Amino acid sequence: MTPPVETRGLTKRFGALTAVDTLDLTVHAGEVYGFLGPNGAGKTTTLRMLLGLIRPTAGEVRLFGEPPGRLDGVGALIEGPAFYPYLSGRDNLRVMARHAGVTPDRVAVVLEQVDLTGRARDRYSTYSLGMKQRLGVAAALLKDPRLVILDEPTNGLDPAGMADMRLLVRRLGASGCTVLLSNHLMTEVQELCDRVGIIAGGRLIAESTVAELRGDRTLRLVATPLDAAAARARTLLGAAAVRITDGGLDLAVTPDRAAEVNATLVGAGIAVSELRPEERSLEQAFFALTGGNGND
Ligand SMILES: Nc1ncnc2c1ncn2[C@@H]1O[C@H](COP(=O)(O)OP(=O)(O)OP(=O)(O)O)[C@@H](O)[C@H]1O
Repeated sequence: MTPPVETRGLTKRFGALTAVDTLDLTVHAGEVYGFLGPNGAGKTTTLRMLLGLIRPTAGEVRLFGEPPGRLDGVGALIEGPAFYPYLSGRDNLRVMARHAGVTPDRVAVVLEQVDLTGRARDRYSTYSLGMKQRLGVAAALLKDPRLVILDEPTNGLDPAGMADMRLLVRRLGASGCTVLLSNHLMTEVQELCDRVGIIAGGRLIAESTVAELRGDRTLRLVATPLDAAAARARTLLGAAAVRITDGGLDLAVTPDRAAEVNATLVGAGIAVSELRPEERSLEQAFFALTGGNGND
């Protein structure tokens, strides 16, 4: 099946700066794909090339096998759309529907999809930032797209606004729509996305499922004295598997070794106050991949 998004060798240079560097991305049908990277990593530039808003210096983009700009089946929220502040949300969408050649009955459908039916008659200028963002998504959905591209949809939102946007993205994904969203917040991506592409300095450094990136579960240990515990753990598990962080030890071994670790330390007169399985966060995975060149 032709993937909704595929880029090969995608590159964009601005003068001497290579903003996007030979990027090979693949987004599969029906997935919520997170495009993750710190500010300035090249996310927006990539999304703009996907949409045909700017031309690549080299490489190519295919959306459902076609060059960008040829398809009706793609909706996007990138650099917030221009709405009329004095018009209601609904009237703004009506104007857009007319321009897009979409039947007016789509307006009520998309308002419902983004949970704005109750506020549809209110002026755009009275909307919260979260509502404005959701109206932007509604505009992207007018043409009933198969692929939705959202650039930092939760950026600047308060926790409630973020939660609403997450719900909306999840619902889109559940409805079978393919969603590609960019974000610099790893916790957001971790919660929302099936797969992620991690970009840093314009280069794709990993593309995988969130579960694969996070890897196997590990062990977290708190013990006194910590140095002695670290020394014993290194002897037992190997030096590379033991890391001292935040007043405890991260042990890069599977949780089935907990009893053995506990017995060894207690046998050496070390007081173990905490020993539990831990999942690596996407953030830890990201730092491991980028060598600490990470999130802001
Ligand atoms: N039109 C342009 N002219 C020159 N440089 C640009 C242009 N657009 C982007 N850049 C540069 O390209 C790099 C990547 O920018 P981009 O906006 O794609 O990053 P980003 O990952 O989306 O970051 P952010 O989350 O801050 O938007 C940055 O160094 C940026 O300054």
